[in-house]
Amino acid sequence: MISAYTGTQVRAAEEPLLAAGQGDVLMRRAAHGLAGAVVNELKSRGSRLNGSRVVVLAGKGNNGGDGLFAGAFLAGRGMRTTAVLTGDAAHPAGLAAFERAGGRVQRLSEEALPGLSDEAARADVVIDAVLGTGAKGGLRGSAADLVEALAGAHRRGLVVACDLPSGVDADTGEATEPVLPADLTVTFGGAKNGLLADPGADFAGRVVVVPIGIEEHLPEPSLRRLEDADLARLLPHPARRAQKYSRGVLGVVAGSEDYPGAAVLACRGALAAGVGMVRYLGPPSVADLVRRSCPEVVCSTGTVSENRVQAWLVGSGMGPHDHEQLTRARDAIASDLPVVADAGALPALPAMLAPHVVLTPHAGELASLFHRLGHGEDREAVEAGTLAAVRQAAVRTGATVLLKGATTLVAAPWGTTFSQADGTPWLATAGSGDVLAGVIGALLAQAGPDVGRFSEVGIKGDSRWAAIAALGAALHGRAGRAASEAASGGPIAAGGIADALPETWGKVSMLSNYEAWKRNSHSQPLR
Ligand SMILES: NC(=O)C1=CN([C@@H]2O[C@H](COP(=O)(O)OP(=O)(O)OC[C@H]3O[C@@H](n4cnc5c(N)ncnc54)[C@H](OP(=O)(O)O)[C@@H]3O)[C@@H](O)[C@H]2O)[C@@H](O)CC1
Ligand SMILES: [K+]
Repeated sequence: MISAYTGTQVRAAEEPLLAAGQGDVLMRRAAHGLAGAVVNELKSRGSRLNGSRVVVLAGKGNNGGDGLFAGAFLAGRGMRTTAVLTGDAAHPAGLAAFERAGGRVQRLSEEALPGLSDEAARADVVIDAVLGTGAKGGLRGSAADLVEALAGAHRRGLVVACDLPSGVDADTGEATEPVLPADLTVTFGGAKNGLLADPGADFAGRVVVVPIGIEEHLPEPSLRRLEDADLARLLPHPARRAQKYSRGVLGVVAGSEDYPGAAVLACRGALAAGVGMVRYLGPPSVADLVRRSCPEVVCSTGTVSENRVQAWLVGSGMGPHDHEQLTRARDAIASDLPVVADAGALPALPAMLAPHVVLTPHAGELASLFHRLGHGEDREAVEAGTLAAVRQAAVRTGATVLLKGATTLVAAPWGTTFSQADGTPWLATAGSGDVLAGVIGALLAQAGPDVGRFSEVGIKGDSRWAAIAALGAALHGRAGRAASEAASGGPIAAGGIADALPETWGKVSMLSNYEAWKRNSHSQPLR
């Protein structure tokens, strides 16, 4: 599990060490980790170190200090280093170390701007160490001009952000442009929220966390990301004597005369995600299509209360005039069973929900939801601050909210939040959300009652609904990526995501089988 923190949490964790006079040690560890990551990245690209050119953009605070110390380490490895000081001052010890190591120092000014931006554009490595967790707002003045010129320039070099790309808010992921997009962000002590939430994540590139000795002082993370080992532990596995009902039945209320395919794709997503059985409820013409496309699905005509299931999926492919389907959706939400409420169900929700109801809006649908709740955020505002928006939506509805995007965020009403970025941009295709709703519905039906499995990885009580939704997003994203990779990186259609899901699931669970085998490998073999 990747844990992320706010800047304030990280600074509080640094406090006891700063009070003990360990500030220099922390900074040198951070700088050493940053320089090491630059060296590793250059080596992995087959670039030589000796003689290659590094430009450190150094702000006046400790972030600039990290950059200057890292520049000193790199100069010691034979690299030609230039520090561009963007403020009226520089970290004194960092600057002294940089100069001792033979680095060249330039001060940024309006006159020097064209020459320095040209030099940075031609450098093999640019280290962005202007602003870190102590920043207020984005880049200003000549530093903003320099970064704007660099961001637009034709560069071939590596851009490495020190702690976080300057201009990205560590706590929220909001970005005040211009921001220099990094290939790699080396972050200290723990990942920052802003690196795992859009739009900050757009600028972060690959994120490497360097431990600096504050880790034992860090509190509960503010944001988490499920990784391979977590997925392997959390995916449900059928018991030896399982039967289809004990494995979980998902009721699907989706599709309409206008969008019958959404019902098919939701059912395909659910079937591919291990559910014991899918029951479909909807208009006869849609039910016909579902039967023909997925003969495994049992189509029912009754009401919600007449169909025994462990979880419901409602809303995919439904419109505001599908009254019968909307009534079923409302009944499902009132049933006290776990529900994933997608697309057409979102405008029909009661004002107050519970955390076992998982809403799956994209940014536009979330903006509409806010409007209905009397909170005027438009789509652009949601996209500019996804983390704040998803948390706000969870607080205001009482539901678990999953905000779909390049980075998918899931928030519980009390703030527990997951961030998953497992997919590919090819996932932005019609029907992809219907498959996702199917996958989450299937997982709710199977894993909902299994409180113990989640608490083993530190996810307590009702926070598991958010974890289940995050698990669904991770599987869906990985299946989409696998489908695209099978097409040599080419495009995918939504059905292809469902087709790739069982193998994706299998590969993830092999990890947990391997862990179990390792635990038991001391036992005597059978003779
Ligand atoms: N604590 C530690 O020991 C460790 C900290 N570490 C590192 O320190 C970083 C945090 O350092 P920090 O607190 O010095 O803040 P930082 O982000 O460098 O910038 C703030 C400076 O810039 C200024 N400023 C603010 N906004 C501005 C703007 N928009 N445009 C221009 N200037 C602006 C502001 O000055 P002011 O305006 O307040 O006079 C202030 O001087 C952290 O990210 C990590 O890299 C690691 O080494 C581990 C050990
Ligand atoms: K930075």
